[in-house]
Amino acid sequence: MDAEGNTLDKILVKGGKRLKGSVKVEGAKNAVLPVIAASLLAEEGTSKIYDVPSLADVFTMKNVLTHMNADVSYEDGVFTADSRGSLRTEAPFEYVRKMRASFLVMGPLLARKGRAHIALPGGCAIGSRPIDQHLKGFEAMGAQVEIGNGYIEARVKERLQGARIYLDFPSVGATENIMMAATLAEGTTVLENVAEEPEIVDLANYLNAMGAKVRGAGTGTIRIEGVEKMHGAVHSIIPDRIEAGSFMVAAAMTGGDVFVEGALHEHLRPLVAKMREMGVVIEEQDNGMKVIGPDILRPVDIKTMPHPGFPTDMQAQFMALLTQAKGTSIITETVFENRFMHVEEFRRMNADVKIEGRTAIVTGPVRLQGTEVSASDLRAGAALIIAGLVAEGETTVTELRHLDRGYVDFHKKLQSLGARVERISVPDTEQNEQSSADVAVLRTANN
Ligand SMILES: CC(=O)N[C@H]1[C@@H](OP(=O)(O)OP(=O)(O)OC[C@H]2O[C@@H](n3ccc(=O)[nH]c3=O)[C@H](O)[C@@H]2O)O[C@H](CO)[C@@H](O)[C@@H]1O
Ligand SMILES: C=C(OP(=O)(O)O)C(=O)O
Repeated sequence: MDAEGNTLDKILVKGGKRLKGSVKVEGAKNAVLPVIAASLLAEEGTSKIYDVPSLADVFTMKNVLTHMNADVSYEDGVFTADSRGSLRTEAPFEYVRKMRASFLVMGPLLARKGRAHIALPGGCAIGSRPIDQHLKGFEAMGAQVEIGNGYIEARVKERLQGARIYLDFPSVGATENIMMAATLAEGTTVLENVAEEPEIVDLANYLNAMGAKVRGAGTGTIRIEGVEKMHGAVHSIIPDRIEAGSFMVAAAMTGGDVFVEGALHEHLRPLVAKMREMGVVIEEQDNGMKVIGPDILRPVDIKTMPHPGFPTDMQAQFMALLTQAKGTSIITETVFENRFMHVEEFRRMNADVKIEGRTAIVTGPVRLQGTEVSASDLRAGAALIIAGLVAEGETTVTELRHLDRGYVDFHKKLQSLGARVERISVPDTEQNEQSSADVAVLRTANN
């Protein structure tokens, strides 16, 4: 892997094994990233965050905080952050480009330092992903926001002011960023039409442990009474519902019998409901769910929606499952404008999927065929590996830098369930040679 997280590694999957056994999920990527950003709000004490997964995104967030002069460390799943020193207020493009969640430092910096200079996040493989709702919130709280030369400069004269803010769409990132900014604002902020994802609740719990006064997280309205100061706190991250869901789909897909430890029913209701409609047996147990795949899967329609609707981050993996259902299923993607990049790759594996605007029509069951496929984004990577579990022959999945952002040892966990999956690691020296060769080819082509 190079400094950018790029890797020439590949995952090879030989299909045909039923998954069996037990697998444990990590702390949630989408909870830990805002929590680490929030640690910048502490003027006193240190924070100790447990159950932090060893993901590329966590290392990127760690680098962002180090760049800001926070004293951070990460070892054995525990992230420690000391933000008492004088903080820098800039986040350059090199971080934001790698991971959009770097933009979540804007709220804490504005609240604590009255200034933030952050690179504009670009679009990505799943859509254009604007940040207008974040900025609308900061402006309503009295910040002056200017955009120029690819950066956002936000300043507030003295202190942010509590405000009533209605989001046009329940954006997860905007809810988190504005909620963090409001913790140190003067007066009360009422945030309406906010995201209700479990990760929002986790962030609010951490903020409250730091001395904030946040009420209503997990509902459509959040009230934040501003406080003068916040301090470090101890917090454990919730289990990753998307990683859990990915293993649940893999189990169902292979007709397997798998206990997914850390799969919480209250976080996974839409997925569980849809899998049960398909005929999958799901038993709730203490601290996890057991998933038993049936011989015949029934087709279902899904529509991705903000929580508690069906999560867009499970759409690609669920599409893999639907290729094995008997009949026609319809997937409507309402959250992101361009989240069907995996479809072409599924088709290369012989899947029968047609796209009509924001809808994908999946007809099954088909015998998937192994071939070389490339992951366009994080969940596409997981979905293609899962598809490989039932494909005839060998599937090779490339562009693993996306997968590494969100899954810890995905191939090893699948191996432990009996799957024939291996990761071919390309040594760093060869990666460098390969990149130099690519540059040489490019230069020749350009000359
Ligand atoms: C790190 C993290 O937690 N990532 C998750 C988070 O991303 P993220 O926080 O970026 O997602 P949002 O909920 O903000 O985005 C949802 C939709 O709202 C739009 N939008 C968002 C903000 C804004 O200011 N204006 C605007 O139009 C986006 O373009 C998108 O179409 O929630 C998504 C939706 O559940 C998940 O897929 C991501 O895995
Ligand atoms: C889209 C995702 O993440 P991010 O917002 O970090 O790109 C995801 O986790 O599927």
